Amino acid sequence: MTGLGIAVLRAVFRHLDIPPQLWSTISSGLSDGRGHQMFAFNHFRSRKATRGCKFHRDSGWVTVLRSFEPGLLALIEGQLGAINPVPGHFIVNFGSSLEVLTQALPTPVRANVHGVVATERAAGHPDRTSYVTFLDSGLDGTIYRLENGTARPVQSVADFAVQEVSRTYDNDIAL
Ligand SMILES: O=C(O)CCC(=O)C(=O)O
Ligand SMILES: [Fe+2]
Repeated sequence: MTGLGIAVLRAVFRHLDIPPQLWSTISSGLSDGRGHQMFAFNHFRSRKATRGCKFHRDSGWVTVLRSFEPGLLALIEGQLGAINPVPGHFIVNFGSSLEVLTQALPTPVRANVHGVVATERAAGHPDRTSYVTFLDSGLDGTIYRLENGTARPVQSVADFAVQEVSRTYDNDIAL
């Protein structure tokens, strides 16, 4: 999953004509297999009277998700739609680091807003689960924006991470 996500990131950089000598700097090493790589399991407890997962953007570069049943919703071109898994396929989300980096380019990449609905279960049926690889910059890295062919530092990854968590959990109106 990590290799797939990094290959997707490199393909996006190539597609946007970002000079390869900038890739490692702008992604804080992730394009070369470094950065912050996190594998996580999600367990959506059907007995909890809450939505499965708040609407959010993943904060890094690329997320590779494996889910097995419906429940994921995403905002695509202003419309909320179901992203149902296709057997044998991963789901790929672009994150906020990619959105900030490409904001000033002719073809900006949007980080998609997504969330998971509450799931109800008949007695004895297992809860919804998914697993995911998050590919981010390390907390000691820098978030950049590309402007006129130059990588301009915007803020530290540590500050950016706090801001993105707050956007989801303290201020989801700002999503
Ligand atoms: O389980 C899912 O379908 C999505 C999970 C998700 O968005 C996440 O882990 O960031
Ligand atoms: Fe997510």
